[in-house]
Amino acid sequence: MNTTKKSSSEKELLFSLENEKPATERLYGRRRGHPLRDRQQRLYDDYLPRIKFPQSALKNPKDAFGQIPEEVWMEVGFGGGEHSIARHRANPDVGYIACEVFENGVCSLLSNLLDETDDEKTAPIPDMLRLWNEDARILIREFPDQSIDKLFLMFPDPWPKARHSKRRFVHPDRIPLLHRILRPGAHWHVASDDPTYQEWVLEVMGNQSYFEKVLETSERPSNWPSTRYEQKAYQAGRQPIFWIFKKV
Ligand SMILES: C[S@@+](CC[C@H](N)C(=O)[O-])C[C@H]1O[C@@H](n2cnc3c(N)ncnc32)[C@H](O)[C@@H]1O
Repeated sequence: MNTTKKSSSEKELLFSLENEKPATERLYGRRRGHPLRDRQQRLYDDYLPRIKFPQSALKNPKDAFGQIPEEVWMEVGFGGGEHSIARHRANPDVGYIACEVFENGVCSLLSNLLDETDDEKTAPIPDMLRLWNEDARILIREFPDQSIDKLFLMFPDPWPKARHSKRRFVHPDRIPLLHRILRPGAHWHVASDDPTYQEWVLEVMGNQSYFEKVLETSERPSNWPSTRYEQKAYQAGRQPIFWIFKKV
């Protein structure tokens, strides 16, 4: 079964953006891991399209939700979705856009929303959570100015080799784009356990004036949900760093 069916307008958007991509905008990570099991496939085919962030809301992300949210928050690369689900459940008035390209990760998050016995075609979808199973940078380029109230980047792929630095999400070219979509004073949460990436974050963020650092700590703030990669870091003996950057 084709798990990446797309409408023709979606293909057009992705294609037109693909052709314009500079090196920092190409997607390098894996989109697929183990073949999807039957339930995962049903979640992907039948539930995902119902909860997917709609292209009709690209110019006003608040339109994506079942109710008009007070704020819109966005997470890039949610992995298994632990952080997205915890944030969404703790903040019922916030519209949460959770982005992840890895199909197995998308299914992990979806499987947390439904009971095994629920029918993927008819089970209700949460009003205030939407998934984007494409490159998050498409949304970042399309969203209007100041339309996002908080951004999360938890344990991004580190791409530790210097020659791969253009693949890193934190990149000098991306900072003005993030600044544009965030509202003034918005917080951007970043965490990384990779020493090269940690140095890189400090270097990139130290050489720009779009954001100011308001937090840097090796202890996860108690109101930040943990993630799978954070746990993997501790098991491997790596010390994460957690930052908040505030849009100036
Ligand atoms: C190292 S994992 C961390 C996952 C999760 N945040 C955690 O802490 O457990 C990084 C994730 O980001 C996803 N990712 C990388 N670039 C992305 C992009 N441009 N848009 C959406 N997801 C992306 C990858 O597929 C991968 O699952």
